[in-house]
Amino acid sequence: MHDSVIFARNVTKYIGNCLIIDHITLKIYPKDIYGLLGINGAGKTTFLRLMTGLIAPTEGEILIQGINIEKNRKKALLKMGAIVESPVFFPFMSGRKNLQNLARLNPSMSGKEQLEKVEEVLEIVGLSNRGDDKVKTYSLGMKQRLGIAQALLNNPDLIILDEPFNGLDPIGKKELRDLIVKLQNEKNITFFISSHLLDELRYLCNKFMIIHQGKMIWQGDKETLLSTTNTGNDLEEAFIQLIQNYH
Ligand SMILES: Nc1ncnc2c1ncn2[C@@H]1O[C@H](COP(=O)(O)OP(=O)(O)OP(=O)(O)O)[C@@H](O)[C@H]1O
Repeated sequence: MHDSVIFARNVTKYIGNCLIIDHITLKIYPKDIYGLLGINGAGKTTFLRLMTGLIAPTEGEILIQGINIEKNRKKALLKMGAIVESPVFFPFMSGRKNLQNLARLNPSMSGKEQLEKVEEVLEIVGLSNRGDDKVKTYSLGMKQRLGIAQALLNNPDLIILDEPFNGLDPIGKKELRDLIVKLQNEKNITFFISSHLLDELRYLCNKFMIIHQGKMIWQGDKETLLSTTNTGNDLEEAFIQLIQNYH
């Protein structure tokens, strides 16, 4: 029996001679909205690429719902949706048509089921009424939500998002936050989300890991993060303190 959605054990990644991820161990449990925090260049994207099987660890192992991602990649990724590299949609095609093409790649659904699934995910992400518009007319926030719609096509248990709030205006950020909370509540989806901006994650995540120079320097729940650093309710200050004290 596995109880964690992600179990990364002692994960290390060298690129050439550079140590980019240094022996990180992490467990993420069902329905966590887990925040991965770190300043620019800390190693967030590399860590998420490891978790999604885009690159292989030099050392250590990664289990997704108990399945080793290196040994059984296809099965491990079956119930994972991820936006680590920007989702690629055909800009001159409508959002609906883009999703229909992607849904066709799922052979376990009939043609009718695929079309129904597309309508369901468009509705969930609030794009039903713009579904027939070309993707090139979408705002960045709409493109992000279309990316999440794509991730939802396979009924994932886990969604991994790399800096999903980058470039969004305050309304787009709020819509994305609300969507993530809705998916966690209503579909029991676990999230692993990176950001270098604490403000974006503070009301969203129940747990955090902070990485710095490829090392895990803190992990735990939000309340403990605030109490250990004695910063009142100031998560930003807690984050800065932990990084400064590390040196
Ligand atoms: N393919 C690569 N070859 C060499 N160095 C790399 C490669 N990919 C990443 N790095 C280095 O690894 C470190 C971590 O990069 P990464 O992109 O994972 O950080 P990040 O926390 O996502 O940063 P940002 O917030 O700026 O996106 C950086 O110093 C980067 O230059």
